[in-house]
Amino acid sequence: AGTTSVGESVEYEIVGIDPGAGIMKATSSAIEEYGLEDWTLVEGSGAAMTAALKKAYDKEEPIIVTGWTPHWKFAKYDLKYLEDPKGIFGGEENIHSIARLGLKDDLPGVYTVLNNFFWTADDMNTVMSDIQEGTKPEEAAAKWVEENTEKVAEWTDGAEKGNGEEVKLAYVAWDSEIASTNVIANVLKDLGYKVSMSQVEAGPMWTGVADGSVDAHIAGWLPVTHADYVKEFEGKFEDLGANLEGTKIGLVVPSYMEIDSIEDLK
Ligand SMILES: C[SH](C)CC(=O)O
Repeated sequence: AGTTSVGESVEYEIVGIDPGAGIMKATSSAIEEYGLEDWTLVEGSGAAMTAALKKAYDKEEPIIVTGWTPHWKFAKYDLKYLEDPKGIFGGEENIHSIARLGLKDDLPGVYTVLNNFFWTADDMNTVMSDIQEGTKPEEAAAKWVEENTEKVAEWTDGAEKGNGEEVKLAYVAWDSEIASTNVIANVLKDLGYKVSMSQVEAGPMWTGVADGSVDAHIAGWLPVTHADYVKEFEGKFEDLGANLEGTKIGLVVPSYMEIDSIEDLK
């Protein structure tokens, strides 16, 4: 029998995540733009994607996943992004902090912390890796905050302390945002606020900030990945700018696979 094509080797499936993620829309347009009509994008979740990646990687089997940086998978496995000559997945991006209108007047201390919040991929990876190795997210966050008092002091500089006021954060269960949202929740709790974190899909996360039922999220992958949400909710949120710089999204495969470009999937 002849050699199996990469498509046959993965049953023409790309393992995706939750349907509202921008990377899913980007992957659907990549399937179209690169003429991959035989291929299907499998919807699921961040956790299901990393479970499928582990299963294939441990048996050195082929797999193609929707991937992003920062993420612990690059420290754990030898992976590579498939080249994207048509630039469908965009270039280097940032993660923005997004606040509801009126937050600055209602909870100035919370607004100050969110406005000052800025950390690096290394910081996020430290928390993400601890969580991936079994530490509870709130414990991994507390540990990072204790070990990074100087950086946290920059965030809380000038911030009014809380007196038990409720703060509602929303996030999507992407490993990156589980890490960041638990860290910010820890910092705000230490400052005296009562913080609730709701885990939702990307659509409801942006909707919550726009309709004011959520105070903020720190998961705005911009300018390209969440461009549709920015357009949909134009004028109904305040973009506090980047809290992390140098992100990337794309199709990711184990380095043991011979393919190097999305073009090779044809
Ligand atoms: C999955 S990335 C963390 C963000 C996105 O694709 O919406």
